[in-house]
Amino acid sequence: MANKSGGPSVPGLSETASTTLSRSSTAATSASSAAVSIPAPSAAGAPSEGSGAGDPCAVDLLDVARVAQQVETERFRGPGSVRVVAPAKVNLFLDIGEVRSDGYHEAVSIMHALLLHDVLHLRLAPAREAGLSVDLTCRSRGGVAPLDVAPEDNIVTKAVRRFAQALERDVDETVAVHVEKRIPAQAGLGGGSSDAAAALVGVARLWGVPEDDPRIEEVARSLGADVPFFLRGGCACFTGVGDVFSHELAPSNACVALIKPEGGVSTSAAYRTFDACPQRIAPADRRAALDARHAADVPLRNNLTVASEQLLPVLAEVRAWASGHADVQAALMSGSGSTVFAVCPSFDAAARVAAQAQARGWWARATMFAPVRAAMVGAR
Ligand SMILES: C[C@@](CO)(OP(=O)(O)O)[C@H](O)COP(=O)(O)OP(=O)(O)OC[C@H]1O[C@@H](n2ccc(N)nc2=O)[C@H](O)[C@@H]1O
Ligand SMILES: Nc1ncnc2c1ncn2[C@@H]1O[C@H](COP(=O)(O)OP(=O)(O)O)[C@@H](O)[C@H]1O
Repeated sequence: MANKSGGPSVPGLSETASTTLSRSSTAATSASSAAVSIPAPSAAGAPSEGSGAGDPCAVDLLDVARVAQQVETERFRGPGSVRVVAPAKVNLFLDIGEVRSDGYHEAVSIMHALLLHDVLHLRLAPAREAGLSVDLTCRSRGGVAPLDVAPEDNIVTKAVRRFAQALERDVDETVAVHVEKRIPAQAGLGGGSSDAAAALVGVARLWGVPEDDPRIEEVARSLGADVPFFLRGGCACFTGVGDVFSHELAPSNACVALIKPEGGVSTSAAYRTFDACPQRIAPADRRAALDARHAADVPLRNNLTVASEQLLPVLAEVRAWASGHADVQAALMSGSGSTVFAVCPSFDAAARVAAQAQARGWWARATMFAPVRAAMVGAR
């Protein structure tokens, strides 16, 4: 049952932390963010995400998809290319407050990065026209719906363009970017924000801008409230409108099932709905969240839950299902939804929860909290 701020009534992460952390360490050897509907590997090789057990066509289609994928990333091979990971996040604690004069809301947001991530490939290419061109392609993977956003509107393109402006860069050039999307959009997992941070990290390297150049963070903040978090990653508390770093928390290595029903929640719609009926978080919970110095001590609360569940009622069903699952220690909606994250005692337990959620027709993944950020993974 939900309390007023949408927090779980099952024991919180803090109350189950020692069991969670010790048990999950063995599970960490499993693949990161592994899909859970994976059938046993066939003799021909291990089919991965999305292949159907018992369907003889599935492996062939996967092979075709792999070839297509290599073609897409082939042009990013070589010393002039960079690869950047863009991790997902969940909000362990989200306390939305008053609306400011600019329309944004005050927020205390404690976010934790996850192993689940998008990958950005970037390289410089010859100029196509005067000034900067951004040549962006995007491919969804792992059962994630294709991103319905024009390349010019993609936040990655905006990040590259805005960073060039901030640097007053006046060069005729093309920045080629390919985004492998494994994080669903409008999911409260910060996929777009993380891609934007990763684009800044990648293009800064291509343009020879040092990682600690303050313009990177300034541009990040201008792109969205959540973007600065991904430059830092791990577990961190942000205030302001969720964009001002307050302090770090020691990260958790607990395992998590992510469960998302069909349909997303628009962040701005969630905030508008919240304004019509604001929920408040108990002062004692807010104090405990602000005092926490370890992710495991943060009370799991989110006062956008009621608003998002009004916009997408099936979310309440997902949250109730996850909260009542025997393998789940605590469950909470992340951000403005539409993902519910369920903290589990082991990776196997998270995989079981995710498999059962998939059987209900929901997108689901088993993953882990991780001390990761938007970061280069080296040139190929
Ligand atoms: C709710 C949260 C929780 O982490 O994340 P998501 O669920 O979107 O991942 C964040 O507050 C979302 O941050 P982000 O996704 O970067 O939002 P932005 O692009 O900056 O803003 C989108 C819209 O949300 C509203 N907004 C956002 C942040 C905030 N503190 N107050 C707001 O009112 C504004 O209407 C804004 O136009
Ligand atoms: N690279 C991108 N990845 C995801 N969404 C993007 C991207 N670029 C633009 N968008 C837009 O941003 C919206 C919010 O996406 P996202 O950040 O993934 O969700 P959330 O804010 O719920 O975490 C999407 O619905 C989409 O229209």
